[in-house]
Amino acid sequence: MAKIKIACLPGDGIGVEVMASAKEVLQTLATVEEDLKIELVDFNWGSDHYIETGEMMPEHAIDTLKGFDAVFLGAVGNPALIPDHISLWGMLIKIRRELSLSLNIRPARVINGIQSPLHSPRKFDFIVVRENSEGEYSESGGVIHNGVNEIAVQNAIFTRQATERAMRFAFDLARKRESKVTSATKSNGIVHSMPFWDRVFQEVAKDYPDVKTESIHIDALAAFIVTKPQNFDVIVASNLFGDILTDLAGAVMGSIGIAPSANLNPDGRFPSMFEPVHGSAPDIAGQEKANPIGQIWTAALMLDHLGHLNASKRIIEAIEEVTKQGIKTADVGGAYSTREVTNAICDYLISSAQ
Ligand SMILES: NC(=O)c1ccc[n+]([C@@H]2O[C@H](COP(=O)([O-])OP(=O)(O)OC[C@H]3O[C@@H](n4cnc5c(N)ncnc54)[C@H](O)[C@@H]3O)[C@@H](O)[C@H]2O)c1
Ligand SMILES: O=C(O)C[C@@H](O)C(=O)O
Ligand SMILES: [K+]
Ligand SMILES: [Mn+2]
Repeated sequence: MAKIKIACLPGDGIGVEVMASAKEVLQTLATVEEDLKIELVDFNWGSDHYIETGEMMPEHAIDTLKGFDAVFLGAVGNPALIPDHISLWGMLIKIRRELSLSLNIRPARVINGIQSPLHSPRKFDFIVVRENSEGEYSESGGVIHNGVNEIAVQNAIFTRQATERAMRFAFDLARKRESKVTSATKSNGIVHSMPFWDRVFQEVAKDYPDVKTESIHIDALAAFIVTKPQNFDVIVASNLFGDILTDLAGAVMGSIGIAPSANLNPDGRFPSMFEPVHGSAPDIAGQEKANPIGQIWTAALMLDHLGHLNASKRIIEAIEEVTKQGIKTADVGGAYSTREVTNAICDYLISSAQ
């Protein structure tokens, strides 16, 4: 197979640390997987770049990224110095929008060796399909007047195109899995967009009579993720609902530090972007405490997307082997550093190949 070219954007905080880990894993894997050839190119964009230049990324950043097979991102945000909406909209969300990454795919399942905080979890394995281009995340609105008269307006945008696209993706995915799609709604409280969401869901479902469906209000769904995560297969959600559900799903797995995600460009016109669910975690940055598994599992999603299924499986196997051995960071009950977990995963990739 041809060499794959990956743009690496470590970003801020622990993004830099877990990116270093995942790059090592990818480079190690390339030494043991014969047909895996990877070129990793770093771009040090993010909050430091903003402080120097007033921009999160240089002017031609998006054009530069278009020349790669995939974008691999750590995390963005330095809230002590830059308001979060500036850093996120200047980089993460800008990339999502300008590369038309309209689907965000976020799996959650039991990982061998990682204890869920649930008391006696049944084996669960579900995927959240998060609409990634519109919904509650919208630039439509504004703030007017001052003082007691101040008004903030934030419009949610739901287009038929993007809503249907997320739902069809969810149904197609469910057909390859357990054939069930759950729609995250809130049509009891949100009177325009969510009844529309429900209507589109019912229409799309007609094209998939073999797939079981259910609609659950987001508040109840959040509770069910805790009480019976094993009931779910594919969950389709709007941008904000999907965002919240996937931190919850990460927590139910054991830590948001292990949750991966794939931001997909559905028509393949632009590269897709891969980043863990978690953020830059300023509370633990620079302390060797970050769990690198979210970023490393994300690398596996990226390889899978690029057609390297075997290499992808090897990463997952290495993660589960190392966690089973108890080599884990503190967030999942271990006493090991970012570096030690990374080394153990790389060592396993080498020794299992011999
Ligand atoms: N995709 C992204 O780039 C992204 C995602 C979420 C938040 N953010 C940004 O990150 C910054 C911090 O946000 P936040 O605190 O709300 O969320 P966060 O995900 O960074 O951290 C939440 C909590 O989880 C812990 N945590 C996160 N990742 C971990 C890991 N790999 N290992 C161990 N513990 C981990 C943190 O220490 C923290 O206690 C903000 O600037 C925010 O906007 C960026
Ligand atoms: O989409 C966001 O709000 C940023 C971050 O929280 C994420 O989940 O990627
Ligand atoms: K992230
Ligand atoms: Mn989030």
